[in-house]
Amino acid sequence: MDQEPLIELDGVSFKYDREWVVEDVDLTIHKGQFLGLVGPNGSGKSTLIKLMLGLEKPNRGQIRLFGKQVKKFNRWQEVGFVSQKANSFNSGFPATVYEVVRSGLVSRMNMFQLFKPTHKDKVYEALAEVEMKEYAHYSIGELSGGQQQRVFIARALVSDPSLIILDEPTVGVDSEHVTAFYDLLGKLNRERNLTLLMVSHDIGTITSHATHVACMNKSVHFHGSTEDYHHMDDEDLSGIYGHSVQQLTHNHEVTHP
Ligand SMILES: Nc1ncnc2c1ncn2[C@@H]1O[C@H](COP(=O)(O)OP(=O)(O)OP(=O)(O)O)[C@@H](O)[C@H]1O
Repeated sequence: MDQEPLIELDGVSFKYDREWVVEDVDLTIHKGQFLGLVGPNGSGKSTLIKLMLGLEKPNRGQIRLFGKQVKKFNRWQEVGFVSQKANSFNSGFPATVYEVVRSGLVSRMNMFQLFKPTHKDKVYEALAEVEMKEYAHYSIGELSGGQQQRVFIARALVSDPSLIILDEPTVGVDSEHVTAFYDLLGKLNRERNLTLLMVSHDIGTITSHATHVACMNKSVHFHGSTEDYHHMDDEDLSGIYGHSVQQLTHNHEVTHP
């Protein structure tokens, strides 16, 4: 039986100006899934994430988070977000890794509450989960792109979310650390039953780690298990994307497995 739906989009369409950038999207993500959202440049993936997070409002359709209309949703501590721009601190940035992770607790505390000793344990637990505990007192800017993204995962984990949304988090991460990063996400999904939604250009890697895939080009052209995705041939895939898979991976140096 399907687990509880955490994100539900029904007939969602959106335009910034005159042109639709998201068209009639139906998509449900159930608890425990690791969904890879793939599609060509400009196909509306980041916009779809903004709609899910309530940062843009759909022109048509409904979005529910944890069963609630997104505009009425208030359990934001349940939802972590890691963006592609997170890993852009230079070496002079003054915050330590510990402080960055601790800042993930602020949204669940009231303004006048002080950090408690239990919060310290939570920060170290989150850092241990991403194997970065020994870096707690480093400046965030001293770390590599891949290490910084692990810290941002820890920042998202510290408020015990049920869902983490990641928008191309491996941009700027060395290729040799990308696999380890995906392995970490796979482990969090399996061992913590953490639901993950990740936008990725790296079709080969995402489809070998995620449980489900959604292929988007304004609309969602395929949504199913990664197993079903792997059973498709090149012709099916061209049909899904509306053009060749080579075009999809253009500029991103990835290939279909
Ligand atoms: N703030 C904005 N105002 C106007 N148009 C926008 C805005 N943000 C994005 N767009 C346009 O909306 C379309 C979808 O963009 P979006 O960033 O959602 O796609 P994407 O699939 O995430 O792309 P990429 O893979 O290149 O990051 C594009 O044509 C883009 O130029």
